[in-house]
Amino acid sequence: MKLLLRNIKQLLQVRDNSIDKVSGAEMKSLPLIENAWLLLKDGLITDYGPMSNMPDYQGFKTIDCTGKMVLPSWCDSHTHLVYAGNREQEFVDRINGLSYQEIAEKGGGIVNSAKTLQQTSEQDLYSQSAIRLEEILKQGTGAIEIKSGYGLTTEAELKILRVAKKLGENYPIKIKKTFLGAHAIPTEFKNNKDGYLDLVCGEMMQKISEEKLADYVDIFCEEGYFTVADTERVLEAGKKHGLSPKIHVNQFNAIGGVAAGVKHNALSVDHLEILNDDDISVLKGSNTMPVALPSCSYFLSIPYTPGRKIIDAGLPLALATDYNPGSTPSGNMNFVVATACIKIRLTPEEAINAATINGAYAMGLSASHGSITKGKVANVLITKKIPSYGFLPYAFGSNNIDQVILKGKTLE
Ligand SMILES: N=CN[C@@H](CCC(=O)O)C(=O)O
Ligand SMILES: [Zn+2]
Repeated sequence: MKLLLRNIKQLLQVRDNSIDKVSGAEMKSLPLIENAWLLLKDGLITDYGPMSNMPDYQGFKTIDCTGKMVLPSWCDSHTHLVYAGNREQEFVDRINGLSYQEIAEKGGGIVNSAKTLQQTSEQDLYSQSAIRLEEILKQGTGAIEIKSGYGLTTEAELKILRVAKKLGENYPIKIKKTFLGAHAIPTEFKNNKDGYLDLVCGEMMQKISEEKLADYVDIFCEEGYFTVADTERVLEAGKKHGLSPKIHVNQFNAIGGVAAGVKHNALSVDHLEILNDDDISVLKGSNTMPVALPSCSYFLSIPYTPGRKIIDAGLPLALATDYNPGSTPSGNMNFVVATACIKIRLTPEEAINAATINGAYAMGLSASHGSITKGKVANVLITKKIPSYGFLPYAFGSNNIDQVILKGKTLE
């Protein structure tokens, strides 16, 4: 299967030499080729260049991209896409004055979603999640991480990860899976958090590693959920089961979770809405990717991750959706990129780097995704006719995507 894209107004995020991530001031640069062509063969990016140098390709299926931009598909490194039901009542409760924490204390929040999911069959959970996945494919996401964490029993946590695995087998998107058993303390363990962590680090991890259902381990390190000591315990247990850490930290309070993540060589530390100077210092010199989730800040009306400060400190930054029923019922990476520009003050170049190559890094996928590089997976977006790539975040409410190509095939 060969596909030739020609007359591309600008081919964006072209990296001749594969890089794993971009940091600090480098994030301001988005390498591109004007008036370009791109050849996709057998699901991979095979070659590209300016139209003036295009070889005389014959007999290939061709897409004319006059006036349109082409860029790598979005890499969404933080989602909880496999969940059951929704929580719009809590949304209304918040409008009427209750806080996210007050709702959780009243039995809403994560444990509410877990109750629903436990009563949902695997088939039904698959169908509900597939609808969301199909929507985000059309919105240009080509690689995604999906977490468990809305099960909170061994059976239900396994159910989520099996559904995530099946979605990866049935759709042309790369899915990385994360075990987030330590997402909340289930009602049955209300006064026995350690007992629940015994289950998470024991039976749950055992079964997950036997069935090879996860790549990463995660925990919600936050006041009222899990402490830094709990976090260290879960990350150490995960390591024994071959799961590297990617963790939820500093969403509402800075309690030292970032340092714990770095100490355990976490691939990413996510949320970071409340970030102090010590957290920034500890990230310097580490391999840990800070991940901002601006749609979550938007939806909950909480502070935005200080991404500007993170990048200005010379660090990398990735952007992801956090797609979940409680804090972010949206998996739209276009909105994330726009909101990062509008609210976090990232430039379009920084936001596109954060949502492609750095997102790929935060899933351990930068060797295969996140840039236009020979040999990488042929996952690209073709925009509508737009005046410049800055128009993508600028026209934040419009659908600027014309076509999506995943694994070298046009999405129908
Ligand atoms: N903060 C923890 N977990 C999810 C939201 C959970 C929920 O409210 O259902 C998040 O990443 O925002
Ligand atoms: Zn999350």
